[in-house]
Amino acid sequence: MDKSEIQLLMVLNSRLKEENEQLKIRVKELEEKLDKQNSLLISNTHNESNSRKTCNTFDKDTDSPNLEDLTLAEYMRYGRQLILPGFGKTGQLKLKNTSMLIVGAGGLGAPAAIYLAATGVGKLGIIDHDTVEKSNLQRQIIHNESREGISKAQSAKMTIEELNSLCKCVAYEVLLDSSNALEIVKKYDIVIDATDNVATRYLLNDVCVIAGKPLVSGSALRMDGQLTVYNYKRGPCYRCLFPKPPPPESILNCADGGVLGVVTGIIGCLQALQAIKIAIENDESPNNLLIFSATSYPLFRSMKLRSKKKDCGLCGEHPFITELQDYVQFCGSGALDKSPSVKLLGYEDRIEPKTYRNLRNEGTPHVLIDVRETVQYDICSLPSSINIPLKDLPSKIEEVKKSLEAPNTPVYVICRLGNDSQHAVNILKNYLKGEVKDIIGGLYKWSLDVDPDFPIY
Ligand SMILES: Nc1ncnc2c1ncn2[C@@H]1O[C@H](COP(=O)(O)OP(=O)(O)OP(=O)(O)O)[C@@H](O)[C@H]1O
Ligand SMILES: [Zn+2]
Repeated sequence: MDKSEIQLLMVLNSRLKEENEQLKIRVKELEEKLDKQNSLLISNTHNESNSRKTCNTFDKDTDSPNLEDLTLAEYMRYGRQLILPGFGKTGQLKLKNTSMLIVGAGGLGAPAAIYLAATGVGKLGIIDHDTVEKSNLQRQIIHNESREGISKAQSAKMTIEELNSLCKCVAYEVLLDSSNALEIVKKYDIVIDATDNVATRYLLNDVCVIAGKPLVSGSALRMDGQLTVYNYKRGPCYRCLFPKPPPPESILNCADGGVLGVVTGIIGCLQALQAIKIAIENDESPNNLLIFSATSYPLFRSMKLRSKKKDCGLCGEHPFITELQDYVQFCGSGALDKSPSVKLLGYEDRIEPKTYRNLRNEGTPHVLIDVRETVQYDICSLPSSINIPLKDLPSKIEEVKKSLEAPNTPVYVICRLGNDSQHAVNILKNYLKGEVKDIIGGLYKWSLDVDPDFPIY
């Protein structure tokens, strides 16, 4: 080989290298293009199906482009969990083929929905009849300030679509009740109870047993929470454990008892985790009740649940509950009875906030007792009121008597919404000589009717 031949070979070699580089770039471009087309195809199918008015079943043949394998976009997106032993590609594919129904887009449903969408559940249904309020934002992190007043189900769907367009989301802006529950629930593989009332709890339990779906149930109040799965792995249903609902007046909700956002976040995330484990069939744990308390140690405790009750009317050997019932009647209150107003007193024992304001302005001698818990009294209170929480009142009658100028000095009683104050009037009437009246609608109505600057919480 002479010198000129060697030079020619070198030139050819460097050209080949160049061409090789260009081809690599071209291949990369084509791969990226393919990737984009893939995700476009998915989000188009997704948008089309969502724009239909009626709800869709998760039609495994038509709604999703490829449920047998993962796309390049999915490998990239879910890489961090794909490499987990016990999850892997098989787990991801199972999730992609699973549909889950979240009932309630509130404190529990919000975190559950966010994580389930992010993790790649194929289809998420979200039910909520309510709209977003400012007081929800402290814990319902799927919503935001700009969504105030809009449907919670729609707001949740908007967040999910922004987070993961590969997850198909169906929003149901309805109150789930006996008339629609079975039709909706049977379209999903796993149901998540993220609601806040007993009537819906029984409804979901019954519909899940009838439709044969596992029910991942959560609850949170104040600093505590619980997690259980019903109708799963031959375990009990809710009725096996609680055949009868508690009396409505014994139930405390978040609006009255309060709740810390992180606590609902913890329980909602645990619900999401449990639903994932069911979906990927990687759940060796026995049927347990998990109890969380932010104020005790250890934070978590677990109790093994009893097994299915043979004589359970719903899931036992000879069931007699074979269809959905009227749950509002069964429980004595429904999903819409948030803080039902009690009416214990006649009008003669009550006073309107405006009339009471006039009496204050005129300087009429009287005593105002605020029967809220002290933690609430410390948030805001009316000047010159005295705080005696309702539960302490029977033991503090002497204190009340001492605060009166004369034995027949009138006493007015106030609380947050005008319920506890009526109970208090009934107690005080037995001991006092003068008139004892309840301020109708409590501090809430005071703020609406008398002083718009008085805080509502
Ligand atoms: N039967 C039902 N159908 C549809 N949505 C329901 C049903 N029951 C409860 N929900 C929804 O479940 C969610 C529960 O959320 P959460 O417990 O955080 O209470 P909230 O009603 O949003 O707030 P708050 O009690 O502070 O007013 C609510 O958004 C409520 O509208
Ligand atoms: Zn049962």
